[in-house]
Amino acid sequence: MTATPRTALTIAGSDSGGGAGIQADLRTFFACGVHGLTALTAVTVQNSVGVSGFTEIPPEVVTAQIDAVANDMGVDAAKTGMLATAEIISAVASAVDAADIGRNRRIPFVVDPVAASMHGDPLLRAEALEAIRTELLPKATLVAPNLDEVRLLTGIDVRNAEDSRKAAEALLDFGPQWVLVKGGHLSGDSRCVDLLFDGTHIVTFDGPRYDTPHTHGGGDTLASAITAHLAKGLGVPDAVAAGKKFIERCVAESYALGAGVGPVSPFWRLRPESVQDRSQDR
Ligand SMILES: Nc1ncnc2c1ncn2[C@@H]1O[C@H](COP(=O)(O)OP(=O)(O)O)[C@@H](O)[C@H]1O
Ligand SMILES: Cc1ncc(COP(=O)(O)O)c(N)n1
Repeated sequence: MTATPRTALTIAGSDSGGGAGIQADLRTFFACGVHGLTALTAVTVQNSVGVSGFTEIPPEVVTAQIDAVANDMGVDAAKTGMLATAEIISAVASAVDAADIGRNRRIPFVVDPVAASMHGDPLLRAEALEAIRTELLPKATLVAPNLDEVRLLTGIDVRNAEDSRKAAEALLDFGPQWVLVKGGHLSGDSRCVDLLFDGTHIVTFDGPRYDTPHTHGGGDTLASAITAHLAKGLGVPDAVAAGKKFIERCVAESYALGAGVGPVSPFWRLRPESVQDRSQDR
């Protein structure tokens, strides 16, 4: 009999351009060797230049998706991405409790507090931010905001490593077990430094900054790679280390697609000859 892989659940939105959201999560889970389960929260109309709109999935359907896979297949780790509305956030908070997902529970839970796309288009209704703070962050094993999300959640404008540490402390006050402050948006820095903190242990993940505009889906890919490694039984610092290694290769090999921002690539895990270069087509 073939081995059954561990499972990871993503609770997130669809990106029609395939670069971010549930599409990025599923291919990252696959590349990291876990079976991906999905609870879709919203359908975005999106391409490389922006998000022109989205439709939410009814909250009870989000709950039903989580219940269905948790009860039958079992979840070894879970993550959230785009949640769109306060009603969906409340539904997710109850459903993860029921499935024994969350900090101080059996199954690790990564919260990526997605608020906007990298083009600046909103993916979360403004009034839903408070629901992320009060209903989701207390349940998170790990919350992994980028610097824009840090500013929205805490009001802190991170400009250097000292600010990152202060922001991590402020985020811990909302109740997550660990905070990962991602440094990708500190564009003046020649390194890409992410800071992990649980109130006692600080770990910095210092990597090269690749000179590319094509980083669409980077945050989703990092959070999914971390979730996959948590599903495989790693502790949070080791899972983040594995996730950071994974995303570095994905950014290093990101590609242009469409007129705007191209996606980070997990194709580096495939043999080069299995991917044909589309730019040679015309
Ligand atoms: N140009 C880059 N080169 C290397 N790593 C990057 C680059 N941009 C972002 N990263 C890494 O990708 C991950 C996502 O970062 P970030 O851009 O901060 O979040 P988001 O994609 O959610 O906006 C982080 O681990 C960050 O260090
Ligand atoms: C459905 C969905 N989820 C998440 C993102 C964030 O990704 P990015 O910051 O790379 O635009 C997105 N654009 N779309």
